Order: sequence, then C-alpha cells, then structure tokens
Amino acid sequence: MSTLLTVKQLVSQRAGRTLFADLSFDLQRGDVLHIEGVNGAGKSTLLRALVGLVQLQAGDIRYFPESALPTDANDWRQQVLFLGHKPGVKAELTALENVSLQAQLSGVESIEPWQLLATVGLLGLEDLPAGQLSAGQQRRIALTRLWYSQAPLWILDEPFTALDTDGIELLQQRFAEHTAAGGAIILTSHQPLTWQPTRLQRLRITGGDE
Ligand SMILES: Nc1ncnc2c1ncn2[C@@H]1O[C@H](COP(=O)(O)OP(=O)(O)OP(=O)(O)O)[C@@H](O)[C@H]1O
Repeated sequence: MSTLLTVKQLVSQRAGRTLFADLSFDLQRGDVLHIEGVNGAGKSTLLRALVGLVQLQAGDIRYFPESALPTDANDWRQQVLFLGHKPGVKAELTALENVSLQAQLSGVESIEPWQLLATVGLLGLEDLPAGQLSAGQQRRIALTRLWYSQAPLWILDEPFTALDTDGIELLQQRFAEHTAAGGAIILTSHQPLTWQPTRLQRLRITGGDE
C-alpha cells in the first residue's frame, strides 16, 4: 500500500470565481507535496476539501486506493492528521494543559507532556496560560501533535507560520523523520522549504488568475 491518496479532477468555485479546476495528483509514501500560491489562491480551500471540511463542485478524492481497508470515512480519518492554519490552542489553559488536552482528544494516553514541551522548546513556560504566549510559542504547542501522531498522512496548513528559524529547522527535522518512516505530508507554505525532501512534489494553485 504505497499510494496514500489519489485526487482526480477537483474543481472549486468560491467567492464567484474558479479557484482550481481539473486538479489531480497522487501521493505515495515518503512524498512531500508543497502547495504554493498567492493569498486567496485556494490553498486552504484545497486542504480543507481533502479532509471533508469544504465541499467541492466536482472531483474524486480517494484515500488508500490500493487497499481494501480502511473502507469508510471514520477509518481514513484516523489515518490523516490535519492541522489548520490557526494554532487552535485554548487561551485560558496552560501550555501543559493544552498539550495534555490535545493528546487526550487524539486518543493518545502514553505521552509525557513535559517531554513534548521540552522537545518544542517550551520548558519553563508550561504553567503560563497559552493566551499569554507569543504566536510562535502557541504554534509550537499545536505542533506537539506531530511528535506522537501515528497517522501516515499529515495535512498541514501553513505549519511554519510565526516560527523562528530554529522552530522551522526543528519542524523540518520532524518532517524528514516522518517521511523516512514511510509517512507523507501535504503542506502549504509561502516560504520555500530549506530542507530537501527525497520525494518533493510542488503544486501551484493560481486561484484562476493565471
Ligand atoms: N468560508 C468561505 N466562504 C466563501 N469564500 C471563502 C471562504 N473561505 C475562503 N473563501 C474564499 O476562497 C478564496 C480562497 O481562500 P483560501 O483561504 O483557500 O486561500 P489561500 O490560498 O489559503 O490564501 P492565504 O495564502 O491567504 O492563506 C478566497 O477568495 C476567499 O475569499
């Protein structure tokens, strides 16, 4: 089962224009798909459509096409980790509580939240309400999920947003580990990757303007 996803002839119309049409790609284990495009081009729309949060006008999205399993929507959802462009942390909870809650909601019990905070460079800030942390620190809380996710496919909308150079480097190291272990990643980013994935695909969404 090396193909994780096939996407055929997707069409999205939004805000009175066609964002993309006839958009097709395959994603194999080990692949990184970097989706590029200007503000408003339709990158988030595409990612959200892939995980069923936005309805498209046409097209076919198929997870694990070579496998008899998983067969229903619930099964593929457990195999896909989606992180949207907002960090999605709870402002009133501490950094530590946020990490624990995220793990709990992901159905993971065997994690050590302190260890995760140390991994993403937040030790010392664990007892502060997340709302008092910087944008980059909040992003780091959200990204701790990538250190325990068992999902082979990660779909990440602007994961580098607000991260400093060290944070970007740390995240790309994690991406490299994930793809080396047979995972795949679809991500949007306005900045080029500074890491060179072994299997990189680039897809430019034009928002109908080019
Ligand atoms: N909920 C919505 N309802 C209607 N139109 C929307 C909605 N969300 C986004 N759009 C429109 O769809 C278009 C594409 O938006 P999208 O968020 O996918 O762009 P993007 O490429 O991710 O942009 P950015 O780089 O700024 O994040 C924009 O014109 C936007 O106004």
